[in-house]
Amino acid sequence: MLKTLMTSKDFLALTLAHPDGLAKPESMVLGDHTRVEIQDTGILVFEPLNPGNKDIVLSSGVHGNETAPIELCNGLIKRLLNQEIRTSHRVMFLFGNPHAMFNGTRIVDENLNRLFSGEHSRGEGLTNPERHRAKRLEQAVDGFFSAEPSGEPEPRHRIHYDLHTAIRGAKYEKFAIYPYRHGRPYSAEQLRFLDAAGVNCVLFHHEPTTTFSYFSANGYGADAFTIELGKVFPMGQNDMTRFIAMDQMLTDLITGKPLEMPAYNPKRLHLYRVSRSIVKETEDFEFTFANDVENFTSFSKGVVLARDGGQDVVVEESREAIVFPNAKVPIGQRTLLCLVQVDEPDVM
Ligand SMILES: O=C(O)CCC(=O)N[C@@H](CCC(=O)O)C(=O)O
Ligand SMILES: [Zn+2]
Repeated sequence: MLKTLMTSKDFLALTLAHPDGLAKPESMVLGDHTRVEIQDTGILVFEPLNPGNKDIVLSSGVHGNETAPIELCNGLIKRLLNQEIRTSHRVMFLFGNPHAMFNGTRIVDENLNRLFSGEHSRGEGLTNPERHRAKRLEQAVDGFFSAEPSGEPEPRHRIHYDLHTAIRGAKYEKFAIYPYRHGRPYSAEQLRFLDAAGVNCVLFHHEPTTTFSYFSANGYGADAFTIELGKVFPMGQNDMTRFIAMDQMLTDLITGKPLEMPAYNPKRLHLYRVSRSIVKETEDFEFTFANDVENFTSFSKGVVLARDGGQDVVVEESREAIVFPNAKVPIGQRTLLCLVQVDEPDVM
């Protein structure tokens, strides 16, 4: 497997050729400086023989049709394998849902990004590719973050950027979701990193979720985010020039180059707190606004956003913005997030 990878330098092609999983992990040392290990299908770790203090997870393809982040990560992997760049820190690349990536679909049976923090094993007897994969990804992240590498002493800095693209267009092309912090302040340094990477809009989650980024943030104290890099396009149809800043920041982060970031200035950013998560209650759920209404469009108090059976979903604050409306989710799942703009978040 590794031999094929070292010839092609194409981890995406290798993953799509073996979406079912690998019999056993394989590893080798690259150029006398970096251990490379394929742990399973879509799970690849680069570990310098003398690693720096950061443990970095870069995941993409948790939704199989969100192709731009997959292409971005595959490009970084190619440059590492070619030794065009050399990582200073431990980095784990994850292609989240190889079966859905192969099919070019968001999911196979179930939304993988609702199955973390053990959700994959709730519900008796339920099994499908996503439940299996969520468990495998949790094991991989647990092993990666729990390792005690030689080299830099503690404390280690754990980072997880879970890269996505959104179904519809948005007022702000790139935005991040900051998982619920249980009252802890937000990291100004991370907001600066995101800003420098072209992500100038951040949503602060109001409650625990079963997403991948919350799993790493809550379980491992990682600086973890779901990052939306634009709108979904089929593989090969992404304008990769739109990701130059993100590519540069990720390259600088893993190679240990000093990060060029603007000073912390919340006025430069579009910041929102999640005011409500609307859960679909009936099969008759429908939005009142059109499919081309962009994420972050805001509505005034009293406007009916959706109808769910006999119940109206009405704007409760003086203004609420909407993000991720999706009427096609199963009953019991989030169908919309409502947002309220904030000026000065509590940062450290
Ligand atoms: O555009 C959409 O409707 C969905 C885009 C997407 O996959 N978003 C993530 C956000 C996860 C989070 O809340 O942290 C998702 O829905 O899983
Ligand atoms: Zn997604």
